[in-house]
Amino acid sequence: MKEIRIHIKQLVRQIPMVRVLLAVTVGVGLTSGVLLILQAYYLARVVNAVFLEHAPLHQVSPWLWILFGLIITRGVLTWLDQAVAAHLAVRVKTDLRRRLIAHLLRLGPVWSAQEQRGELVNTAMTGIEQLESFLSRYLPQMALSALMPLAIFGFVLTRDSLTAFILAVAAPLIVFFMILIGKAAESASSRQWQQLSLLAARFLDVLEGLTTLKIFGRSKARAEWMGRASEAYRLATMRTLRVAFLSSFLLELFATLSTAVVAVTLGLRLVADRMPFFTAFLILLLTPEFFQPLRALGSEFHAGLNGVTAAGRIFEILEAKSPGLVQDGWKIQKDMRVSCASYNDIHRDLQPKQGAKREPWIPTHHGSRNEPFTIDFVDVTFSYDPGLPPILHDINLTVRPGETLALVGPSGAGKSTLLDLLQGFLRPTAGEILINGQALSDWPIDEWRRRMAVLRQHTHIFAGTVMDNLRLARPNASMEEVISAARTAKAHDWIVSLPQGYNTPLGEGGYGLSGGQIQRLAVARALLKDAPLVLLDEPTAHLDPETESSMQEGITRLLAGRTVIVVAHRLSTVNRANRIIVMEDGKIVEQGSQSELMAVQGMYRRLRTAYAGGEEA
Ligand SMILES: Nc1ncnc2c1ncn2[C@@H]1O[C@H](COP(=O)(O)OP(=O)(O)OP(=O)(O)O)[C@@H](O)[C@H]1O
Repeated sequence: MKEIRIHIKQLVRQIPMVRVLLAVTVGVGLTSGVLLILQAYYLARVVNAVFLEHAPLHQVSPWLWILFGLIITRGVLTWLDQAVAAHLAVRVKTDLRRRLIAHLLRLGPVWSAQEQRGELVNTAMTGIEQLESFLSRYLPQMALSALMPLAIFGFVLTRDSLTAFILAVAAPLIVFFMILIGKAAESASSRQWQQLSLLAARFLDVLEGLTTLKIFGRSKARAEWMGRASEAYRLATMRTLRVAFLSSFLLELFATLSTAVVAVTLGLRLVADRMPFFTAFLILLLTPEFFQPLRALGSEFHAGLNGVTAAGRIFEILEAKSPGLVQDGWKIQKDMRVSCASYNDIHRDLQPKQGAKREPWIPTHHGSRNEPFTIDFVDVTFSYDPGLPPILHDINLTVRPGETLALVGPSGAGKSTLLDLLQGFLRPTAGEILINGQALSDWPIDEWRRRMAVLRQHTHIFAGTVMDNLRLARPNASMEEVISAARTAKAHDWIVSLPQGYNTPLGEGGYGLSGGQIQRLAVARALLKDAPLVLLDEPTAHLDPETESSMQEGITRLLAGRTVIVVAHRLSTVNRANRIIVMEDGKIVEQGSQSELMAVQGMYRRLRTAYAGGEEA
C-alpha cells in the first residue's frame, strides 16, 4: 500500500495529466455518492408512500420523475467517469512510454548494455500496458472507495447512530485486512513481474543466440531452460491470483456479514416499533452501497497491483542517471513509434520542434562544424564503478587537427573505453576532455557527436530500406549524394542489383547481408556524414583480405583530411598513423612515431612482433 502511494505521487509528479484524472474521478465520485443517497431517499419515500400510506399515483409521480432523473444522471456520470478515465489513462500511458523511450535513448548504449534488453522491452511494452488498467480502473475505484462510503456514512450518521456505529467498526476492519493482504500481494506481484521480465530477457537472448545454440547443439537444453522460466512465471502468477482471490473473498465475507448485522438490527427495531419504516428501508438500501466500492476495489486489486509493480520499474528507469553526457533541453516531440518501419521517423522525432528553444544550454563559441579542433585528454581517469579500480588512469593526450592516431595495446587495455569517453557515452571519473580548450561536458553533446563518424567492427543495420539506413547519417542528403557515397564505398553496384535497389527493405540487424556488404554500407554512411573527426574500431578486422582491400579506397577517402583515431589491430592500419599511442592496463605506456617506438625495446616492439607473427600466420 505504501508502494501504491509512492507510485501515485511519482505519477502525479512526472505526468500532470494524472492530477486531472484524479480530480475528475474524485469529482464524479463525490457527485455520484450524493446522487446515490438522493436516489435511495426518493425510492424509500415512494415505497413508504405507496405501500404504507396507500398514496395515489399522482401524489408520488413527481418523486418517480426525480428518481428517474437521478438514475439516468448517475448512469451518465458513471459512463462519463469511465470514458474520461480510460481516455486520460491512454494519454498518460502514451506520454509515459514516450518519456521512457526518450530516457532510454538518453541513457545511452553503455547503460543499456549493462541491462537485460528483454526486460527493458517488457517494461516499455507490457509494463506500460499494465499501468493503463491501474490508472483507468484501479485508481478511480480507489478514489471511489474512499469517498462513497464516507458520504453514505455521513448521511447514515444523521439518521441512525447504531447503524453508523456498525459501519464505523466494519469499514476499518475491512481496510485493515486489505492492508494486510496488500502487503503479501505486493511481494507476490513483484515476484510475478520479475519472472515475466526474466522470461522476456531469456527469450530475446535465445533468439539472438540461436545460431550459436544450433552450432553447439544446445537449443533443446535452452528450450528446457526457457520452460523452467515459464513454469516459474506460472507459479508466480498463481500465487498472485491466490492472494487476489483471498482478498476478494474476505471483502465479500465482511461486507455481507456487516450488511446482515445492519439488516437484523434494523428489522428488530422495526418489529419493536422503535424505528419508522421509511428510515429503516432507506438505511437498508444504503448499506450495501456503503460496501460496494470496497468490493469493486477487491476485484480490481490484481490489475492494480500489476500496474503498481510495473510503475516501480518504470520509475526506476526514469530516475536512472546516464553514465555519459546527455543533451539537455531536447525533447522527443511526438509519440515514439517504436515499430516504425523507417528509422528516419525516429531521427525526425529527435529533432527539436521548429522554433523550439534549446534550453537551458547557452553555448560559448563552438565554431562551425568543419572548423579544426584540438582534443585534449587532461589527467583523465575512469572507473565503471566507484568501488572498482579505474579502467583508465591519468590519461594525458593531445590529438591535433588532421592527425591520424593509432591506439594499440593488448585486449582490455582500455582502448574502446577511451573512444566511449570521447563520444560522451561515458564521463571521466576525474580529469577532463577538452575540445579547443573547452570542457566536453560543457558542449551540447549532440553538437559534438555531429562532428564525428564512427566505424566499428560490427555495424547495426536497422529494419528499413537501404536508403533509410544510409540517410541515417544525413536525413536530408540528396539522392546524388547518397549514390556518390555508396559508389565510393563500393556499395552502389550491389545495391542496384538488389530487387528494389535503394528501396530494398533490409531485415533487422542487416539480415540477408554479408559482413562485407554491411561494412560497405557503414563506410557509405560515414562518408555521407562528412564529419571532421573519424573514430575507427577496425571495421574490416573480421573481413577476408579480398573484401578488405576492395574497401580500402572508400576508407582512404573517408579518412583523407580528417582527424582520425583508430583502434589498430593490424599492421597496415598502424603503418598509416602519424602517431601511435600504446596502452596497457589503462595507461599510456608509450607514444611516438613508428620509428621512434621501434627504436626502443618496449611494449610496441613486442606487440608489433606478435602482430607480424599473427598476420603472417
Ligand atoms: N560496462 C563495463 N563494466 C565494467 N567493466 C567494463 C565494462 N566494459 C569494459 N569493461 C572493462 O574495461 C576494461 C577495458 O575494456 P576495453 O573494452 O576498453 O578494452 P580494449 O582495449 O578496447 O579491449 P579489446 O581490444 O579487447 O576490445 C576491460 O577490463 C573490461 O573488462
